Amino acid sequence: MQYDRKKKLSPIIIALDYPDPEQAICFSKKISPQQCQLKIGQELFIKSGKKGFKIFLDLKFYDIPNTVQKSVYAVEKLNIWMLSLHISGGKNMMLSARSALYPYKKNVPKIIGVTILTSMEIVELHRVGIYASSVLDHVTKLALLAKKYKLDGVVCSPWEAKTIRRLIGKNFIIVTPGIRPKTTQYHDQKRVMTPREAIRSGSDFLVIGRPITQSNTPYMMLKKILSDINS
Ligand SMILES: O=C(O)c1cc(=O)[nH]c(=O)n1[C@@H]1O[C@H](COP(=O)(O)O)[C@@H](O)[C@H]1O
Repeated sequence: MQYDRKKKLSPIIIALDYPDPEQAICFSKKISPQQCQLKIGQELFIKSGKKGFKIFLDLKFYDIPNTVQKSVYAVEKLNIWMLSLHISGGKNMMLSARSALYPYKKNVPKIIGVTILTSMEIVELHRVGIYASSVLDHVTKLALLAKKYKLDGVVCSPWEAKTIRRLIGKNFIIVTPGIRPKTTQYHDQKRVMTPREAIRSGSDFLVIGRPITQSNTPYMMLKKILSDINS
């Protein structure tokens, strides 16, 4: 783990992918900001920050530079910790997102670029017209662009974390979904690793949704994951 050692943030980001805000609020009341950060996606855009959690607002911006700039400027006011956009939106979109934060000096949200979704494999990339030689190759290219155009880090699968860390170094946040503890289902995820392996591969933060939120004992599952990582 490279990011924010001093602040001692938990490496876990729980994806609060509940359709019902009440369920999300109920769940968040039983866990603590010392255990994890929370990711709020398109399904559930609520302000859980009030309870003291750092919020990763995962709206994956992908639009023309002017629109993304205005969106980033608007969400900055929500006091979030991290936000996401698609690196494939291009150079000017990434620079515009960064420029929206120039007026702010303190507690500026981290801008994280999505590379290739963890649900995709090489055949799917080819199907959508991206003829890369491998997923790793394409993810790496996107990560280098993210660094060049002033993003704070990337979302990628844990399979690519080691290579990105080696190429880009410590000062770059690597967030990895596609996390599956042993014996849990993969669902729609393809490029997966266990929490322990993902941390050892260089991930700073693991985004974990269903293995925790759909477990019969979500709080026990979160505790077990944290203890496996730290053992
Ligand atoms: O940007 C993301 O957070 C994301 C990127 C990606 O490549 N893969 C991915 O699964 N995610 C998100 O990470 C979470 C993973 O959830 P689970 O598969 O339930 O653990 C979901 O909220 C996804 O939207």
